[in-house]
Formats: sequence, C-alpha cells, structure tokens
Amino acid sequence: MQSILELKNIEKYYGGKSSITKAIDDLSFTVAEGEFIGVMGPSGSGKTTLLNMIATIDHVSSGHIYIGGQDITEMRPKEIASFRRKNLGFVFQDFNLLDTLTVQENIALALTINRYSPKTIDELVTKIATKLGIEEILKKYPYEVSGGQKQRAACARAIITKPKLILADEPTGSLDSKSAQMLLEAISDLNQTMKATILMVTHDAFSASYCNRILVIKDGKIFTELIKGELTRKQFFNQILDTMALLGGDVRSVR
Ligand SMILES: Nc1ncnc2c1ncn2[C@@H]1O[C@H](COP(=O)(O)OP(=O)(O)OP(=O)(O)O)[C@@H](O)[C@H]1O
Repeated sequence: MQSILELKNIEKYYGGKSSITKAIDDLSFTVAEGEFIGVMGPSGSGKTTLLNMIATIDHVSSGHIYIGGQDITEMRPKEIASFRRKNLGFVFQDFNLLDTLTVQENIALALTINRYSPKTIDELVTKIATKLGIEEILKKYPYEVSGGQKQRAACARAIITKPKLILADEPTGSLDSKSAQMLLEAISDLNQTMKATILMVTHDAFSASYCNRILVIKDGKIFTELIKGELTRKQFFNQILDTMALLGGDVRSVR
C-alpha cells in the first residue's frame, strides 16, 4: 500500500535559550493510503503540535514530513498555501463553517473558487451530502442546523476536493453522544467507501475505537501503537481504555 504520510525523525522545540520545551522528540511513523489513524495521548503530550506540523501550520525544528511523497518541510510559504489547498482537508472541533453561506455553499466553496461548473458542483455536493445524510439541509444556513449536521457538513467540505489526507482535530468534541456516533459512522464510511485517508486527534476512547490504528503519544514520543485488526469495535474500545489507564488517565469522555 502506498504511503500518504511519512514522518521522519521529527523534533519540535518551543522557547528560547532560557527555557526550552521539547514538544516532539524524534518521532517517526507512516500512514498508508486509506488508513483511518487516531492520535491519542495525555494533555501536553504533543498531539496539537504534531497535527499543526502535518497541517503545514507550524514548522518542524528538525526532521522531514512527506505527504504524497512531497517534503512539506522544504517548501516555501507560497508553495505551502497551494499545497495545503490541493492536498489537505480539515475538520475542526468548532466546525468552521461560514454563517453567511448555506450548507450547500459551504460544502461547495473550494469547488466554486476553483471554477467548477455549477452542474458539476451540484452533482458532487448532492452525492457527498447524500452519503453523509445531510441532503435535506443543503439550503439551510449553519445556524439553522444541529451541531452534528454542521460537523457532517464540515466533513463533506473536507472531502469534496478529494484531498490526499484529511486531518480531524477532536471532531466530536462539541457533540452529544448520539451526534458523535453518527459523525464517526459517517467518517468511517468515507474512509471505507471513498478510501479517504484520515488522521484524527482525539481524547475520546469511543471516537478512537472507530480508527484502524491508534498512535498513543507521551512526552512527544510514541508510547505505543494499537491496531484494531480483527477486534470488534467494543474490544478495541476496551483495549484503548486499558492503555489510557496505564498512561495515567486523561480519558475524559468515556461512553
Ligand atoms: N507555543 C508554545 N510555546 C511553548 N510551549 C508550547 C507551545 N505549544 C505547546 N507547547 C508545549 O509543548 C508541549 C506539547 O503541547 P501540545 O499542545 O502539542 O500538547 P497536546 O497533547 O495537544 O495537549 P492537549 O491535549 O492539552 O491539547 C507541552 O509541553 C506544551 O506546554
């Protein structure tokens, strides 16, 4: 299987001479095409730092990150902006939908900017919205729909350009448990049927149990890796809980 994301010996330091924090400590891993990978770890373990570096929002102190074979740590700022637009999709905890646009317009935004024809946009939006169960709310504005629907719209917006990698940061963080479950099932479906490669940072063992593989980070290093394999989701969930307990808690929302 082709690798979509490859991190080689990543280090990240914050601060100056008087106080240096090593947020990421010689971290290496690879994500294959079509994987749904979770990143978990206690508070301060380096998850956000890691996500921001992969998202091209923050710089590495040393090491290399390859996305689709391209080294993003060597790119110039101008190249990075266009690379991010073409290759990455984002789903954030707080949705980030534009309130002045309908759900349909929000989902279609990147296609509209890239001058796709209205007919193609309509077809693509309808297809993905149907997949995510939000075709009924396309004409509504974000403030007229539920948190779960907003988050599924954000997923539709992230995947409509067929990015190489979708980065999700606590996507269920603002949702009640029913909406969280619907969202995770939708994300799993995108992963399986559209072969979307997804990297999701989460504190939540229930969310993480939908992943194929989980990297557990501690002090900026890989503490352990959990692989779902043939386990049922419930068995995987229990394994995640055991691992988080071993790490000293921080399982904030156990369902
Ligand atoms: N801008 C910054 N300046 C200095 N130190 C930072 C900065 N951002 C993060 N850190 C430090 O780097 C380490 C990793 O932080 P990071 O935010 O990546 O952890 P995290 O796992 O995402 O935590 P949480 O789960 O609480 O969001 C911590 O020790 C943190 O204090």
